[in-house]
Amino acid sequence: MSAARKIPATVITGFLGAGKTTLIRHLMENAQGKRIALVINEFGDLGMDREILSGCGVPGCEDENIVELANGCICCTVADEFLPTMEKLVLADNPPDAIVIETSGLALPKPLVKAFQWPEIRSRVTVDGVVTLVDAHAVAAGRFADDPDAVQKLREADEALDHDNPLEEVFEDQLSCADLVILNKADLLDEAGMDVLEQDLRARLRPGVKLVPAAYGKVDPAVLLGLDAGAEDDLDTRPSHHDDADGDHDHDDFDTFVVEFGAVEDLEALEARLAAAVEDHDILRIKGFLDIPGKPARMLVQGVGPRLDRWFDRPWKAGEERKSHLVVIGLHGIDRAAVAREIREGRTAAEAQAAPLSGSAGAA
Ligand SMILES: Nc1nc2c(ncn2[C@@H]2O[C@H](COP(=O)(O)OP(=O)(O)OP(=O)(O)O)[C@@H](O)[C@H]2O)c(=O)[nH]1
Repeated sequence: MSAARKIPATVITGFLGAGKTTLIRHLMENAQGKRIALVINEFGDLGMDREILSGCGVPGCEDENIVELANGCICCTVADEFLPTMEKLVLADNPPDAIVIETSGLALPKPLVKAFQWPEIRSRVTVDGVVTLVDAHAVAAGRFADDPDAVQKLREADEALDHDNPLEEVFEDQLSCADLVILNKADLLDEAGMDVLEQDLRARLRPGVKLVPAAYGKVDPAVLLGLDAGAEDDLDTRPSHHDDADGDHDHDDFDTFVVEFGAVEDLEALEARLAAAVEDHDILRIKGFLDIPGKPARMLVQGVGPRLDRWFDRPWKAGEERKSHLVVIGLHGIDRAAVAREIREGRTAAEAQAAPLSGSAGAA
C-alpha cells in the first residue's frame, strides 16, 4: 500500500479533565460524513469515557464505533491490545477515513506514537498529528507547578529525595510531543490571562507548533485533522522525561478507584461532601453517574480539581441497574477508604474541626 493511502490517525492527548472527550464529541458532531473510528485509551479498566461518549447521542459515537484500550499505558500493551485493535480497524472491509485516539489523561503520548513504528501498522496508518489539549484555567492557576514551600519541606525532610512532580512531567511530555495545542476552557480566563499563558506555553513547544484557544473543544475539524505531521517519523524532535527509561517505567504515580453508593436524595449535600473530599485528599479527577430518585435520566458528574459540573446525560435504559458510582483518580497513596467514607458520609466532626473548608461548600 502506498504512503499516500495510509489512514490518518490523530492522537488527542491532554491532562485529566482538559476536555478531550468534549472535543471529540464536537468533532464527531461536525464530521460532515467523514467516517471516524474512535479508540479510547483509559486509565484503569473503568470504561467511563466510552460510556460518556456512547451516551451523548451524536452519530458516530455509538458504542460499536468505539474501541476501548483498558490499560492506561499503551506502550506496555502494544502487542496484546493496540496492534490487534489497529489491525482490525485497518483490515476491515470498509476501513474508516480517519482514526481518532483519545489517550488517558495520565498517558505519555510518545510511547503511543512510537507504537505506530511497528511494521504491521506503519505500512497502513500514519500519525496525522498529536493534538494536545490544555486546561487553560487549571494551568493558569498553577495546578501543575510544584508548590515551592511543599517541595522545600520535603527536601528538608529527606536530603536524598529526588523530587519529581509526576503531574508536571506528564504535562510537559504532552506539550513537547504536540503538533497542535488547544488552549481549552478559554471561557474561564480573561484575554490577559490567555496571553500570559500562551507566552508561557510557547516556550515549551517545538518550533512552529500552533496554539489555538477554544471553549468546550469547539475547534473546526479542518484545524484538527489533516495536519499531515507523520509524527512516527520524527520522534527524535519530541523530548520526553521518560526517554531514558528504556521502556521500563513507572506506572505507580497515580491511583484510580470506584466509589459506589445508593440513590442520591440530597444532591447539594453530596456536592458539599465531594468538595470537602477534593480539598482533603490528593484527588485529581472525579467522574461518574448518579441515580437521582424520580428522574428518568442518569446524572453525569464531572469533577476536575475543585470544579464540579453535572447534567443529565441520557435516560436509564430498560433493565439497566440504576446506581450511583464515581471514578476517583488521585495521586498514588491516596487513602481510598477515607475518600470513599467522606464521599458517602461526609467528614467526621473531628475532621471538620481540624481543617475548616476554604471554599464556599461546607461539610455535609
Ligand atoms: N468551562 C469549561 N468546561 C469545559 C470545557 N471543556 C470541557 N469542560 C468540562 O470539563 C470537564 C471535563 O471534560 P472532559 O471532556 O471529560 O475532559 P477529558 O480530558 O476527556 O477528561 P479525562 O478523560 O478524565 O482525562 C467536563 O465537566 C466538561 O464539561 C471548556 O472549554 N470550558
